[in-house]
Amino acid sequence: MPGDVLLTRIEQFSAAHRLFVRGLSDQENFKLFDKCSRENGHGHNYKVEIRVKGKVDAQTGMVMDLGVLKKNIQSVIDQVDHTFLDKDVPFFADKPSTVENICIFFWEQLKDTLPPGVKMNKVKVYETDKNVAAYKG
Ligand SMILES: Nc1nc2c(c(=O)[nH]1)N=C([C@H](O)[C@H](O)COP(=O)(O)OP(=O)(O)OP(=O)(O)O)CN2
Ligand SMILES: [Zn+2]
Repeated sequence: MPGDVLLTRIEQFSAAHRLFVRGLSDQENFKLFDKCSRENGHGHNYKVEIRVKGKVDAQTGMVMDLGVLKKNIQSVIDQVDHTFLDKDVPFFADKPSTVENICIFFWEQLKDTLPPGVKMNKVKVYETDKNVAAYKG
C-alpha cells in the first residue's frame, strides 16, 4: 500500500499587531521587542501554509478535498484578517502575537476539522519574506 502524501494549501491575510507582554512596563517591552512594541502597532501581509498528511483514497485519488481544506482555513482567516490581533482575537489576549504563536493559533483552530485519517503535519507562517516560523505540533 502506498505511503502517506503531504497536501498543502497556501493562504494570505493582513493584520495589525503590537508585540508586548501584558504586565511589563513600556520600557521593559521596548527592551524585549524594540520598535515592534510601539503602542500604535504596525501591520503585515502574512502568508500561511497549512500542510496535512494522509493516505490517498484509492477511489477519489485525494488525501482530502482541497475545497474542504480551503473552507476550513478560510474560517480561521476570517478570525484574523483585517484585525488588530492583540485587541480583536481572544487567542492573543494573553500571549504575544509573534509569528510563532500565530502558527500555534492556526494549528489549534484546524486540528479538529480534518476528516478521519488525515492529520495536521505543519503550519508555516511568513510574517515577512524574511521572518518565518513553522510548527509541527
Ligand atoms: N521571534 C520573533 N521575533 C520577532 C517577531 C516574531 O514574530 N517572532 N516579530 C517581530 C516584528 O513583528 C517585526 O514586525 C518584524 O518585522 P520587520 O521589522 O520587518 O523585521 P526586520 O527588522 O527583521 O526587517 P528588515 O527588513 O530586516 O529591516 C520582531 N521580532
Ligand atoms: Zn510585526
